[in-house]
Amino acid sequence: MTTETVKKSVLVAVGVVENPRGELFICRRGASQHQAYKWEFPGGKVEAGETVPQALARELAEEIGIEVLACQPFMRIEHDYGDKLVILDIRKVTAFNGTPHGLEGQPSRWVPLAELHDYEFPAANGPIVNKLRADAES
Ligand SMILES: Nc1nc2c([nH]c(=O)n2[C@@H]2O[C@H](COP(=O)(O)OP(=O)(O)OP(=O)(O)O)[C@@H](O)[C@H]2O)c(=O)[nH]1
Ligand SMILES: [Mg+2]
Repeated sequence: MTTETVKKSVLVAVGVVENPRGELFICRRGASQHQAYKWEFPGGKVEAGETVPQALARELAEEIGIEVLACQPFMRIEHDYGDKLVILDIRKVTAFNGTPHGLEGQPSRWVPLAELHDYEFPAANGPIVNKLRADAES
């Protein structure tokens, strides 16, 4: 018999939304949420029967009021928070309708790429910020 337990993993659809000035839209997580008060890219858990793009479109409509018209895979990150194993499937939103704003009362803002490091993100997000910067330099 094994005493090992299999930790439940959560698949999360995350959207990188950029404006024509090259700024990125970020939100601050609420007091009652996992990783409370950290800044994040909007998104949420993929529900049963949903594809990642479907979940992304639903979450971005619910959280920031935009209609995602097109997205492309950006990167996938697995991160173990100890209490929770998350798999972030990050997509770049390449076309959308509407003006992003925090629909759930969460603080939100457009931030230039060079200023992203001034914001505290969940530990899983390090590689996202690094890749965005690397892509911008290449
Ligand atoms: N949306 C989002 N979630 C992230 C990011 N980075 C990161 O580690 N996560 C983690 O992904 C998990 C799920 O995201 P979520 O809490 O937004 O899920 P949700 O919108 O369905 O929320 P809910 O549980 O409040 O209904 C959380 O444990 C969160 O800490 C990020 O940049 N954006
Ligand atoms: Mg969410």
